[in-house]
Amino acid sequence: MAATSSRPAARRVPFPIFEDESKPLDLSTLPSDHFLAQRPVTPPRPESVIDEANWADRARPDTSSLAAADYDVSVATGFLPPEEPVQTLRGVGHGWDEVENALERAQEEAASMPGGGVGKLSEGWRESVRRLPRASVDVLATLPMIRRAHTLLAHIEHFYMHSTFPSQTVVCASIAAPLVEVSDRLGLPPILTYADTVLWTWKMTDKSLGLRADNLEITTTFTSTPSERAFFLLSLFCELHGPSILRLMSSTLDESFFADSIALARIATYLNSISALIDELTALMAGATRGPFGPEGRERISPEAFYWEIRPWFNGGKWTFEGVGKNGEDKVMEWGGPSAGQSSLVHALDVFLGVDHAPRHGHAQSSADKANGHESQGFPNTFVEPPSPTAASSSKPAPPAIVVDKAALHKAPSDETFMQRMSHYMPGHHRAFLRHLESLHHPNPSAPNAPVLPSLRKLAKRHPAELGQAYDGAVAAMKRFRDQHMRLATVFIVQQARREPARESVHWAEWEAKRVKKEAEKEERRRLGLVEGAKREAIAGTGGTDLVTFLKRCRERTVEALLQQE
Ligand code: HEM
Repeated sequence: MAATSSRPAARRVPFPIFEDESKPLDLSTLPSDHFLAQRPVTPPRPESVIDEANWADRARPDTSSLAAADYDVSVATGFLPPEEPVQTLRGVGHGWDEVENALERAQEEAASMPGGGVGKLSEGWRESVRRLPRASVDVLATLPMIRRAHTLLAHIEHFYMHSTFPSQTVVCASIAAPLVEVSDRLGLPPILTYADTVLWTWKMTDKSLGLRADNLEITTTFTSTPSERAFFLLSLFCELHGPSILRLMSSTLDESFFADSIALARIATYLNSISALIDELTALMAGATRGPFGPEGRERISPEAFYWEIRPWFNGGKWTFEGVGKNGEDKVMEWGGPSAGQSSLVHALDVFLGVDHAPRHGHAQSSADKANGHESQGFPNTFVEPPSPTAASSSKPAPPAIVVDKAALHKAPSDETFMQRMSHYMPGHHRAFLRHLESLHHPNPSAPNAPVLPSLRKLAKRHPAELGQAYDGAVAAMKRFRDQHMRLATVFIVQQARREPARESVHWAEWEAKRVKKEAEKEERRRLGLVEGAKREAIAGTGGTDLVTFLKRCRERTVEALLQQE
């Protein structure tokens, strides 16, 4: 029954809702000044863009501090771009055709080798990469083209670095220079990210059918295998839930301004719908854990192939980027490889529900600090490493200084700050979106008299009868999501790490050496009469985390958000 009251008309914010989501969004039907119709835009830098109807317009009355912001989040496509990504820079000239050719050759070599090709690409291919003409970033006229450039260069970078075993350590100038330049424009690090492997790497099989799970293909991969495509499709299918989730989040924020009985009832309904959508993500992951998943069960990721043949291509590392320093010096940076931990969708849900991954104590920043914009931008403070004392005191000329990117040195990561660090691997707009989402619940320094929106968790605490169950229901759905995600990580990583790789894999010799060493140690302990303990080696995640401890911690933090502790 429709509720009636003297309540003011709902503050409807400029958040277009498309009636029929199954139809593709026809941009030509939108008014020319509509924020979606304006894409693709040509922002030379992310900050310079756009009059998108931004989150602030929707969620708080005062938007003065955010008037120029564009979070690149669409109600039609969520964190996916509103149009099919640019698939190739062939035809652009200025060096890009050669770069596309280099990627294609690497893919052909890798596909022709048993074991996915890691560590086995030819020196001829590497030499051809080093000789590539420097592709010009200035000729890339649109944002989607700049994104393609990042995806393209980051794939070649990883092909190049892992083309030998052990991996290369120097990203050659022909790749490093344009990659650092496009990364800078996108607010991304110069490494393969979730955006390159999922958000910007799909196409529609039939354009007339629009964006839906049974109509999507992954276009750029390392191994050209169905397993690799299925691995990325799994995340892409999750992202397809983004628009519905974001719309419900937006409506919830609208209603929480009123917080009257109608608003609370609506919020409870929205939260129930969000729970159901999170459960759909969980169901997708459950399918992939068991085997076939996706439309008509067409997709399947082979755990062995994923772990030994596909995943090694993703590894990041501490690499020297040739000639990218201010004065053309080399620069050392360390970055982790791509992970769905970089998905803004999951972070947005955490922020919205008040799941707090921040360190509980110690030196890290408070979330209030972050919300007030006191957080570092996450982009590199660099310093020049002085020549070593021996070199300085000797009569020989000092070697050229190397710029070390200190902020990017992500070694020995603390799992407590992983979620924060992952945000640095998101496109700049999405990172800004998440910051803004957090900041809604803190005073806006540039508009001190503007009302501050209560966080959803606070609201639920204040109105337990109306919201308690629905709020806890959504948090419990996030916990189920993380339970299932842990199973996925167990099947695809933990179990595989304990199994022997194929003999033709470059990993076999290392694995065998480790096994022999462990046997010898075991034997020695037995000889000394020491009791055999159940000692298990910690297994690292793609981002270098001790993954089981880390994933458990994320789940614990989720449970902590429940109002009624389980
Ligand atoms: C076979 C599929 C998957 C595997 C093997 C996997 C594995 C992992 C691993 C090892 C981590 C630890 C962080 C790291 O070192 O990267 C992680 C984190 C994470 N993954 Fe996945 N993942 C998979 C699919 C997904 C999907 C489909 C999503 C949803 C979009 C997802 C979301 C996350 C999130 C949000 C984190 C951060 C930790 C958390 O929030 O609980 N993963 N994943």
